[in-house]
Amino acid sequence: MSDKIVVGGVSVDTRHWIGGRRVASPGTFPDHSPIDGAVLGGIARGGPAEAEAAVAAAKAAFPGWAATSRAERARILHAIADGVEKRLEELAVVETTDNGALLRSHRRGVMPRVAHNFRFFADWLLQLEHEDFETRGHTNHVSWDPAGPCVLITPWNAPLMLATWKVAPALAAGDTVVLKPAEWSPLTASLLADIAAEAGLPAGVLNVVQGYGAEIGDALTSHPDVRRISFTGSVPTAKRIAASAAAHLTPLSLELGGKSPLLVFADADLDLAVDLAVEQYDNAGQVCLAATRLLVEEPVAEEFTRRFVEKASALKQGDPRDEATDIGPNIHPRQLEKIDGFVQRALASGARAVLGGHRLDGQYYAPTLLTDVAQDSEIVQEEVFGPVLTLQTFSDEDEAVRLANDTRFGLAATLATGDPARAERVTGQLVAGTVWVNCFFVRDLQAPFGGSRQSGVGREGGTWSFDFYCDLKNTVTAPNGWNNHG
Ligand SMILES: NC(=O)C1=CN([C@@H]2O[C@H](COP(=O)(O)OP(=O)(O)OC[C@H]3O[C@@H](n4cnc5c(N)ncnc54)[C@H](O)[C@@H]3O)[C@@H](O)[C@H]2O)C=CC1
Ligand SMILES: O=C(O)/C=C/C=C(\O)C(=O)O
Repeated sequence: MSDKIVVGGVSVDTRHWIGGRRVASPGTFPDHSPIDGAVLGGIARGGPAEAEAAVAAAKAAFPGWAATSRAERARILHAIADGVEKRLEELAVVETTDNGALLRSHRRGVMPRVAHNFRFFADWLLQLEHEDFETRGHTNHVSWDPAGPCVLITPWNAPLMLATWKVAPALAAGDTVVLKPAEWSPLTASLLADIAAEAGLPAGVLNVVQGYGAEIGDALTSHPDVRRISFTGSVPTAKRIAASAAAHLTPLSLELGGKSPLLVFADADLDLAVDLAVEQYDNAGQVCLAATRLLVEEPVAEEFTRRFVEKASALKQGDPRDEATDIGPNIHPRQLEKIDGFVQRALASGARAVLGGHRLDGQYYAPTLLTDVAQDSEIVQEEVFGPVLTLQTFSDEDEAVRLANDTRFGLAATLATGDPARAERVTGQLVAGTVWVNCFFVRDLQAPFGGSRQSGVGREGGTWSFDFYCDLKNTVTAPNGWNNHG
């Protein structure tokens, strides 16, 4: 079988990238396109041996990369960004074919963001410093020392964007990386390995291993030479990873699921509120930050619902390569079954579908809005990760906050209100890593990103990323360089 497949005219290597060379495995796993279910090819099926080889390569490359000057690391990261921009169209086409998200989004938003991830963390590295301060005449100097090999495990909903949002700060920090992309969307990580090598990243600094999480994951996350693990994905997998990392107390950054609320107050601009709500179907609902619980103040609930259904019904669902498409397929038949399971169980227990509520031909799910849902029901409490929203009403601010906070998650929350004082009051009471007021998904890499409760552990972004990927050190120097016990 060939080691390369051609996807949308782009040649992609299906093997691992370890220590600066391509490495095959005895077995492969099939990679399907969600667009039509076609098998794109067989991908190297890594296990403990490949995990061991990749961590060994990352460990061997670490001293050299850690000793590389900040300026040179930043230069190479910018060269990787150049490579991403040069191959932007190829990356967009391959990603859409592999995970089914919209080609127009990949072209205009996602892949430019991939390049930006590298540029941002390269530039942030160059200005990263803490002002020295004095203690009884002694100088305190804080430094961010490279930590070592990092294992980065990433999901399929925004594969290259979420991978590079970890890879870029880890490399900038002077760490070496073993990246394990999701088995449902393995291809762009392989292209990234090519781009990084072409940009001059030394062998072993970035390694990419492919495979099923259950087969290769534990060998990566329990490895004694791994100094950091960053994971984006589901809560059950995060718990397995945390248990495995406990063997060596390896520090973890976890970005997990959500069941975020959109609170619509009666004083809101209702058209804006409807736009924000309909936006939650983006990426066929496969977005961790999605505000999947619409909480609407009673006096405007009926009108909101009418306008929402009208607008959402006009969304065009279909081939994600078509410029006019708004909603593409869901990632995998198993994900589709999971989505439909949630919806059918909700309907069976009394929910009402005012929109959708069923599968469509192929790997598509009708945008769905469920009402008459109980706060403690599965559909309100569990992450569906599909184009499924629920709508509940509230009678006052206290009830809105109570409903908003009443899940085990705390990733994000969105408010629609025309009253700035209310926005401030309510925001102060919400449990969420990010709160958007009269907007959604406005993201700046300078900001801390992550979730509270079971939506995650830790924050990444700006200096928070360097805090995670580095060993922070404070050096205290005596006055005139001599010891002073003072
Ligand atoms: N927060 C987010 O952005 C995401 C949330 N999810 C949630 O998770 C649900 C299930 O999706 P899955 O693909 O099953 O997510 P998952 O959490 O199992 O997969 C994410 C990544 O973890 C890896 N993985 C799986 N088991 C592992 C293990 N034992 N050790 C190390 N790595 C392992 C996978 O190979 C993949 O790369 C979705 O329906 C959604 O609710 C899924 C993807 C992203
Ligand atoms: O913008 C970011 O940095 C993070 C975005 C997260 C997602 O798209 C997701 O996990 O769904």
